[in-house]
Amino acid sequence: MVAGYQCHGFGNEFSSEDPRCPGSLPEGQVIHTQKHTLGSLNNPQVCPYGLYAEQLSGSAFTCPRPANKRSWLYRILPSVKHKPFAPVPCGNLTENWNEVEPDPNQLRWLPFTIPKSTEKKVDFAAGLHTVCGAGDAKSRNGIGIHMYTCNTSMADRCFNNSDGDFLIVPQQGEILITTEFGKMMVEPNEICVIQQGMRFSVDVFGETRGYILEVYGAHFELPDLGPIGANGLANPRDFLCPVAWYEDRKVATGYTIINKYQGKLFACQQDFSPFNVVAWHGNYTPYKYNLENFMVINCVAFDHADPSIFTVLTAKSTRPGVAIADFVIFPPRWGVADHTFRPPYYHRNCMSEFMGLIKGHYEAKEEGFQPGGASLHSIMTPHGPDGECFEKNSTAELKPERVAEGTMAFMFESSFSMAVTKWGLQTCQRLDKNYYQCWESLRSHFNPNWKPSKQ
Ligand SMILES: O=C(O)Cc1cc(O)ccc1O
Ligand SMILES: [Fe+2]
Repeated sequence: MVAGYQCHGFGNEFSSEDPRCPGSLPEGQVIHTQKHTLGSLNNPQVCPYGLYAEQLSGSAFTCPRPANKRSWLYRILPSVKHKPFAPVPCGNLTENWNEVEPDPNQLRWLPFTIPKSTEKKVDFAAGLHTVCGAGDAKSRNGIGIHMYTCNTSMADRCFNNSDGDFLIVPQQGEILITTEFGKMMVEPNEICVIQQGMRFSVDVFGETRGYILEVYGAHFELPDLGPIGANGLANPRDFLCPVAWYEDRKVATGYTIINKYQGKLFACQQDFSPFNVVAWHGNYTPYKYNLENFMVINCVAFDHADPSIFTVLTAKSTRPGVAIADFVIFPPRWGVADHTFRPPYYHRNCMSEFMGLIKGHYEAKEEGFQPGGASLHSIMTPHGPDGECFEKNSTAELKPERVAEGTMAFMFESSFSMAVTKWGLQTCQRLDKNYYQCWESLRSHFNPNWKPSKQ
């Protein structure tokens, strides 16, 4: 049990009541006008404490049970009570994948700049910047990859994404996320997922930066384990979700709901806090996970295993085995493979690979790839270890050794061919123009007279 988080487990059926209102969940309680106890009544004629019942659906009503997601929220006022939405500027958030010409080069970004609070106050919603993406929120198939850089808490403002799920990877600064389901503190080396339609507001405690993988039209799942067996990788019980927390707060000056809808931002006003859910139950919730809990599987004999062994979460497409996007990490582990070039191999991939670094270094590139920066190796764009890494690891003694100690690199791997935005290629001014040079020192070792060494 982790303090403040009553709910453990991935995708479970949870129930939560704010302790200030015992009995606020109608589930299974005695309805006083009747003699008997009813079962799981979701929508009573009159809810306990005079609350409104509201369902949040995360899947089509008719989805098969394993994919069916919904939660019931018992709230002081329903979400529908608000003034009309109107368009607001999107800043650097976009779903326009045609802003600039395609670029198949290996791309690498220096750490993205965080605005100084002394110069400009920027909150999470205003600090969203789209780097790359593909697909279409309207047809419910695609992804967006965003950076958030901010220095100020959201004040009487919350965000609601109608387009998809946000997998948030804090890199610098913890974030306190208030959601309709309760509060979650998420620190660097933890991740959280705020699913489609869940209202949330972000408090920060200084200069703050992180990465977001947005997926339209699918939810994140734990990957199948196949021959690994029943346990391993990210274990379901290490996923935590918040407990019900409400505020009954009038906001005479207006509370702003920001809605991302079809790739654009809209805002509306209401005169009360949207975090007015006293109790909830269901299997559609926000959740968080500490990457330290990942049970790493790695090669113990020879050769380099594909990075799919490090998949934390996957958002599946309808093609078997093909993800819209996988979230993959490169955690600290033992490297013991014999006769093997241990770092990542040289490769070209039919998937797109966006990488970020939470802390430390990345094993294939000791220099240049920095925490808070990123790289993109697009579909079939060749990449692999830099010259220095190749030389070092071709001659290294193959004793058991700790790999990636104190570091955490990750990859958003997608079957979509992603477009980079104008902000990503130009406006952010963080593109490392010299990236290609890290492979320039690779030289031919070819020896036509080579003979196998005698054993
Ligand atoms: O390109 C990368 O650095 C990511 C990666 C790591 C690895 O161990 C194997 C394949 C791969 O794409
Ligand atoms: Fe790769």
